[in-house]
Amino acid sequence: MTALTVTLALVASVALLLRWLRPAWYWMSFGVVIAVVRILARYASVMDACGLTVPPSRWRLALARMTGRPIPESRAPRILRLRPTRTGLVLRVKLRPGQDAFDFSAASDRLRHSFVMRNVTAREVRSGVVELRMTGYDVLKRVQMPAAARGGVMCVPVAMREDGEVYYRDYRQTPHALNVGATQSGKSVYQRNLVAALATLDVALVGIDCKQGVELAPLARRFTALADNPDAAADLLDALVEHMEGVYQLIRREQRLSADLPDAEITADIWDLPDHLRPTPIVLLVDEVAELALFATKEEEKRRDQIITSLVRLAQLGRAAGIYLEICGQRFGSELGKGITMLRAQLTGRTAHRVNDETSANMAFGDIAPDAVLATVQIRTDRPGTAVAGDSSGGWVRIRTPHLTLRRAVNIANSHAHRTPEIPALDAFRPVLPPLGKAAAPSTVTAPAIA
Ligand SMILES: Nc1ncnc2c1ncn2[C@@H]1O[C@H](COP(=O)(O)OP(=O)(O)OP(=O)(O)O)[C@@H](O)[C@H]1O
Repeated sequence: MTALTVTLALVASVALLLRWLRPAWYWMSFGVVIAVVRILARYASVMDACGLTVPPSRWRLALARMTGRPIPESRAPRILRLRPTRTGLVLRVKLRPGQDAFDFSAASDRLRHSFVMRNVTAREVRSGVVELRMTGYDVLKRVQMPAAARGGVMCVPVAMREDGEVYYRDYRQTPHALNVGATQSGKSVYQRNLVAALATLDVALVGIDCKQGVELAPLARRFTALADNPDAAADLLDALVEHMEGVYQLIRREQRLSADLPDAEITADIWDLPDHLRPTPIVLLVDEVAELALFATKEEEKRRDQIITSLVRLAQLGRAAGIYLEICGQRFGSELGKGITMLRAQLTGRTAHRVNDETSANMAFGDIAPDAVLATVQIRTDRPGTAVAGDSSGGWVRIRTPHLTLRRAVNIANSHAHRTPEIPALDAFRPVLPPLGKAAAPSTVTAPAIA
């Protein structure tokens, strides 16, 4: 008896310690079992308390009266599946007549604390079936991406969503994006995660980093072109626009060839071109965009207009030519001058890290997802890397990137340096690379000399 008590006390202490220090391990070992038992035991009463039951139908009532049986109780939606995941549980239920997915979304907060889960989100997966995704612990506290997180063609995993899913940046679905946030909010780490993920794909990375290249230059071995000051940026953008026009001519030529063949597909963008003709897709990363929009002299104003015009053209026409924009800055509003709101309208992917005021949050979401504005101003200062991500569909989600150090990002970029494609139109902007040193680095990876 004493041995059993000691064992139970030991197990309970281990569980408590794990819960405190390693919530993910706690969830996988103890939490998932406790949560499944709790949900199954409380299901009917919680659904009733949350107003998610329906009264018995008339014929069941009539049958009960006729046979003298007790009046049937209200019925909860039928459980179709309860599946444990790495971070929580997925509960699928079949709706009763008269219910809809919105009832469950509206009750998600009540469900969260009734089932003692960290977060609950609801969505309709098919007509009459709702999926409740629940997380068992705060998955954004210490972000660990699942090893199995794999993207696809121009689709890369960058962060963890608050519902425990991986957040992907899908360039073919949302070609251009804006990433805003106050200083020290985690924008550069977000961009670093993007570069590290994109480095593994057959894609050309082009960077504009007017902070003298401090963010992107260390990753230069994986960059096809880099500009670290506004003059170089203006020329690089001109060259990109010229490259884009060349790709359009190629698409046009292919269209003419296929137009006379009745069964041939008509090429609409680079993804319709045959593999051997398809130009390498390009992701243009712009760090601290305000540096490109500021001017003090007439000459600088001319350069600024030239830069913004090129960015607007790339944002308007780049998608079909396989050119995708990723623009990052502390603020991105009309105070940056003419053309900015026009450019912003083309950047339909939005990510907002912590901001200092509601106006900045409005710059990210005011025009596409007003609900996300409040979520953005509520981001805590002690959680750098947390952001709200949304798109033009009006949906949004809280995300947090893994804390990828510059050292690790450089190692990843270097180990994929052989994938860096050459694009003739951008030859003049190829980064000048220092010779590889014998700096301390993992055996398979060579570190650049960071000046
Ligand atoms: N996902 C994360 N997890 C933990 N710490 C993070 C995360 N993202 C950023 N940080 C930390 O927050 C700090 C600021 O990050 P970062 O440099 O990315 O911010 P920033 O918005 O680019 O700032 P600035 O505009 O001043 O360059 C850094 O110390 C970084 O290590």
